[in-house]
Amino acid sequence: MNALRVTGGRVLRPDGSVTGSDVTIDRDAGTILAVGEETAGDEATAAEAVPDVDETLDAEGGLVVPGLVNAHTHVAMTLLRGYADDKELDAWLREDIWPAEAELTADDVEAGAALGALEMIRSGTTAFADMYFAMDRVADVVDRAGLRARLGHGVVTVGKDDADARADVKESLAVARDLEGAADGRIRTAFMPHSLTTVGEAYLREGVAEAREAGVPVHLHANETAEEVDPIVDKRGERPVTYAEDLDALGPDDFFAHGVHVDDSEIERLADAGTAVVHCPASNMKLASGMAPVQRLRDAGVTVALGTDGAASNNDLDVFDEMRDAAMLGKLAAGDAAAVPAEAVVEMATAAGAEALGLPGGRIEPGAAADLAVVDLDAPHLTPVHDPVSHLAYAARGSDVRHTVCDGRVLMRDREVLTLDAEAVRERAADAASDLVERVDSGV
Ligand SMILES: N[C@@H](CCSC[C@H]1O[C@@H](n2cnc3c(=O)[nH]cnc32)[C@H](O)[C@@H]1O)C(=O)O
Ligand SMILES: [Zn+2]
Repeated sequence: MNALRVTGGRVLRPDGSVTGSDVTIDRDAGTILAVGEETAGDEATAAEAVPDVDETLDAEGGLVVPGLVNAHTHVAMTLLRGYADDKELDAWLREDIWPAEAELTADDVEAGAALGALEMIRSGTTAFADMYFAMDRVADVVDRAGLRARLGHGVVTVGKDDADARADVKESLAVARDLEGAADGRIRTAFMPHSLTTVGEAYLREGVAEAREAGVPVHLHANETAEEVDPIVDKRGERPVTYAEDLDALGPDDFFAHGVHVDDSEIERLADAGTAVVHCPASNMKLASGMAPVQRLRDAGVTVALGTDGAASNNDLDVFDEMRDAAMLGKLAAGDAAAVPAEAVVEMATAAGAEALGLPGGRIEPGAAADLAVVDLDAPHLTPVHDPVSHLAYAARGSDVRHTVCDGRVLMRDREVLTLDAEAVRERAADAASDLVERVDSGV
């Protein structure tokens, strides 16, 4: 037995309570053995299971929380952070982002993904879903960084001829098959058509059918803007969620990003199907896409997770910001200060995120995956501590994270990331971004 113990902290339990307990981890299995005296097995097994601790993490004055889950991002877009701001989705994609992405190389994607991984580890995120291209490079980064992820190649067919469109669908399915189970099982995959309007119907139908055959879920952007919903309603006489259902893309393992413009019947369909929605409040505000009905979705029984979306529409990958934004915007959208309370956003960022992605983690309890973060609570902006859950939702930031653990491995200890060379990663990404902008500018 190779054990790690997180000592002296307070622990956020799955029921929302906070107890002063040590957390003991089986590093070989990557699971939590015990929380205080509580174990998954019987007493005897517990006593045998926990005797020698090989490594400790000091959590004194801290709160041990499940590793946060960023359930929708385009991680390599860190290279485009601050590249184009203050525009609505369609213009932003077509005028700025897609032309820049046309110049992105696989090396760039790797550099941007490493920067994103560094940022996520530093802010306590242990799992994420990524839709992008050059996904083998993103997978390499996930493997090295020690994170967990659900990865997919994003398909766009608008503006492409049939051969290119088919090749893009094929690529997404190939990535889903090839990367499934990579990084010692920490990588899972999905078929990821970009959206219901940027991928043609025939390609969607074929791709989803093959994804079903391969047993991988579907992830796409849905109901993000009114401009995206209207043409679907005009052309098909049905709303996007119904269209998705018709495409067989509304399954219990599937998860949709955004869900801003959903009506009551769509909310009901999502709930009945068990399809999760990834709420991306910062991106929705920044691109002025609208306000997702988060409280209504949750009341209907829809699993709602949180995502940052790409760093070009956020502009960071800090899930703490997303918790706060989700609570604030959820209240504003509902016209009710009691809507989307602190416990709800903490659950969305942890257990609901893991559930939406179909990945382990999201709960600190014996038997669960050892994915956790230790948040320092002794900073001035976190004093006094009347309620740690309130602080997580409203006052803490990613930079308050002191240690990050994923799959039983310490990824960050005392704010030092152990799996990546922070300075090298940062420099390489900055260089890649400036070279990229030069290529884009000289092409115009
Ligand atoms: N294979 C595709 C790549 C699609 S990846 C997923 C895409 O989603 C884009 N994206 C980023 N943020 C958003 C958003 O908020 N809504 C919709 N698309 C986004 C991102 O720029 C990227 O082009 C191609 O060849 O173009
Ligand atoms: Zn997105």
